[in-house]
Amino acid sequence: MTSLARVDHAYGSHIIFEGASIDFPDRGVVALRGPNGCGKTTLLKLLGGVISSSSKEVERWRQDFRAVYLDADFLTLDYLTVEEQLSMVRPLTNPPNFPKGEGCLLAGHMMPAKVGALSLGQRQRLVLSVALTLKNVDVLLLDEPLNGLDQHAALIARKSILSAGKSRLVLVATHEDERWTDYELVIRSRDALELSPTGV
Ligand SMILES: Nc1ncnc2c1ncn2[C@@H]1O[C@H](COP(=O)(O)OP(=O)(O)OP(=O)(O)O)[C@@H](O)[C@H]1O
Repeated sequence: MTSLARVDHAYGSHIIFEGASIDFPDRGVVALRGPNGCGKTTLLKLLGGVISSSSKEVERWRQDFRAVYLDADFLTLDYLTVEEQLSMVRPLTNPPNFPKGEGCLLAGHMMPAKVGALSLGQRQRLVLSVALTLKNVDVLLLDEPLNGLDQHAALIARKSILSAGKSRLVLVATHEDERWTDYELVIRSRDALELSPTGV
């Protein structure tokens, strides 16, 4: 278990976190939950260094763990085809790099399409395919990764995320009702985040 002793963040006078302490398991998938506007995306972006933190603890944590924040725009270049995009990032990923077909996030027919022409769900599938096989990453920070996925793709995505969580920590901001992750981290207030195992 790793802990972050103090997280603070405000947008101007709007305080999002103030002296919040957070426990993380060393690996596994953690659903980050809480109502709209409580700070889920903000927390993921602070941990991923997308927004800078005034909190020394967060900066220290970032030096100890290689963390990557991902949303639907992660590493996507709209003018490339999916195939070109995947070739570009292949050296950054572990084999088997990008399996395609039944039971996989990528479908063969997506390969020649321009990234910019993908639907939200197809784009999420591309982003997840890359994200979940990235080399040398300790913590994956996924912002609503199942957003836009149909039921079948969502099942595949959950399975793939759980499998990635066997060797690293994966934090998933989500509003899904169903419990499918290893843990839940609930943002109760600006200074109270609660980690618990889901038991599933
Ligand atoms: N760049 C910004 N500038 C000012 N305020 C911001 C900024 N980004 C977010 N906020 C505000 O901070 C609060 C937390 O936003 P955040 O996006 O982290 O919430 P969230 O829990 O992810 O919400 P949701 O469930 O709706 O996705 C919100 O009130 C939001 O309006």
